[in-house]
Amino acid sequence: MTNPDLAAAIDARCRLHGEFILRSGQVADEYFDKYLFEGDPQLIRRVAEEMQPLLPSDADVLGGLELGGVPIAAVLGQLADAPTVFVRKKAKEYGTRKLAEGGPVEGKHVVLVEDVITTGGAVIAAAQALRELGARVELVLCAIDRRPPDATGLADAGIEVRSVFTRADLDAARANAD
Ligand SMILES: O=P(O)(O)OC[C@H]1O[C@H](OP(=O)(O)OP(=O)(O)O)[C@H](O)[C@@H]1O
Ligand SMILES: O=C(O)c1cc(=O)[nH]c(=O)[nH]1
Repeated sequence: MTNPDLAAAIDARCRLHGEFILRSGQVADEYFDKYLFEGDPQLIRRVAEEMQPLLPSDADVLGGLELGGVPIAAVLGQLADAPTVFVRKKAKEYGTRKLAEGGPVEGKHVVLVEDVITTGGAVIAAAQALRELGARVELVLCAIDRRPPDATGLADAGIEVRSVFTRADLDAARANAD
């Protein structure tokens, strides 16, 4: 497991219990509120430090996904000295009308940065949009991968996932804490 102390800290801070409607429409009895670690300067830095070795050397640009992927991408971009763009769910309909803010993506190897992956739907949508803009997108780095072990959607879309924590990592951290 990646850094059990950090897993325990993230789990203790972010795992909420209740009834939650997820982005995908699924209903879950647990929710990882990423903003509770992203707002903590020490925790977000520690997560980004764990993510840095997962970043391939041929990445041109980090692409932080609105909203929760953006702060992680910004911190990782600082640590790795990597140019970073901020990928909206939908391009603005005024101003520059951009989907990806912060620099060009055409012809670039864009590595996505996401907070939580449940079905991969948000990542696939962002990857498709960036590909339409001419980017090469084949990898997402995420803080928490809570997909079921048999999920294939991202692989089917040609996207590899490298996560700091899987759901199993956080479950193990929780079990150790009990
Ligand atoms: O893998 P999926 O099934 O797509 O679910 C995970 C997505 O859902 C959340 O997005 P949401 O739009 O709720 O969050 P945010 O704007 O607060 O980041 C989360 O940040 C991921 O982007
Ligand atoms: O699937 C989601 O929408 C989701 C799950 C989760 O645990 N945390 C989150 O921010 N979003």
